[in-house]
Amino acid sequence: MCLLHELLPMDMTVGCILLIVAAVCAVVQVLRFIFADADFTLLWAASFGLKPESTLRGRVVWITGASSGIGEELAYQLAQIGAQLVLSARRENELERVKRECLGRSRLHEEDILVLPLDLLDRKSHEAKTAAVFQHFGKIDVLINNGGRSQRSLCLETDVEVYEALMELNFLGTVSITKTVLPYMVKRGTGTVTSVSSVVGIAGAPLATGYSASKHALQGFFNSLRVELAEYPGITISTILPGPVQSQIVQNAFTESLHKSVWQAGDQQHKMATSRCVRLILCGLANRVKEMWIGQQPFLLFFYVWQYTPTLAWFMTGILGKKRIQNFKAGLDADSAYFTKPKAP
Ligand SMILES: NC(=O)c1ccc[n+]([C@@H]2O[C@H](COP(=O)([O-])OP(=O)(O)OC[C@H]3O[C@@H](n4cnc5c(N)ncnc54)[C@H](O)[C@@H]3O)[C@@H](O)[C@H]2O)c1
Repeated sequence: MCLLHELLPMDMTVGCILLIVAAVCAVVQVLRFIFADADFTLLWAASFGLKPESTLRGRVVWITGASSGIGEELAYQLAQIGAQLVLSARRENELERVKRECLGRSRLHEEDILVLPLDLLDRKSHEAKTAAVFQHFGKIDVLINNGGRSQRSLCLETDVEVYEALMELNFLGTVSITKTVLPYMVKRGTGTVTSVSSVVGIAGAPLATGYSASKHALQGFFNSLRVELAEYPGITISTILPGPVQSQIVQNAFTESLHKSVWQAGDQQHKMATSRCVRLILCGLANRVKEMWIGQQPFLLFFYVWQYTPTLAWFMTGILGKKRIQNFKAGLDADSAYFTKPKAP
């Protein structure tokens, strides 16, 4: 009896310690997820889901915008996994460079990678380009609509032709390629069309009124298409919403007039590593995740705020947006200058 009395508090102490450890572990996990660099579903897929190495090996993947940035890195990681590739962008020499690098980093053979120069703006050519892929590989398993351009200009100073060009490229170019590939996928009853949208496809950003609008258009198009294709369970329509990622996007951005380029891109080091972004994309593809939010903190957290507490988001946008415009007008890098003090050019 005496022994029992002594044991009982002991049991309770052990129980309490175990409970505290479990609670701390749970809090750590929750914080890990909150401060992680992707939405919960994608993180779950990346941690516990199917691996891209098992689901994408041997698949035919067509990447647009494969000559730099996210598209180029997609090519490298997919080559290492063993996917067969179609590399498209406008500059053939750049695509050949990416192909050589893919071959050097993987066990793929020359015929496993098709270099297919393509201008997203030349919509009349898209049928023939799609036919060329079928002629080479006989099928397309995954289409990655990645090609696109951003914008760095204030609406009041921007020619309407720039808005037209952004919609032609980011929206209509993507819709056009998708429409040429989709009938084949529907006929086969299987396939994936994934499109690199952006977090500004659901939120807004100063200096990117046209870019944001073109990505909003993509979101609307693909979210509606997904439902239209519900009777084809083998077809996956997914959108990828990255925050800032290291690439050539700022150098290549539209400005206030069509023929003027961005004069200074600024340091991109504060942005998410391209390799991490692409790994998450591939995990999402492997697990058929329909919408992938990818971004470093505090960007991702800001977009959660945008989604769930718009009033607070508008308050924050007022502060951050003003800073972005001030930086831009002062000739500083608009992005990095949120959190750092960039040197004046
Ligand atoms: N990097 C980021 O911070 C970021 C964030 C969100 C979304 N995105 C999106 O990711 C995608 C890839 O951009 P990135 O960041 O790698 O930039 P990037 O400029 O490095 O790459 C863009 C690619 O698109 C191609 N492209 C441009 N115009 C084209 C045309 N007319 N026809 C065919 N190809 C064309 C380019 O040649 C290049 O290969 C884009 O859709 C972009 O909007 C990028």
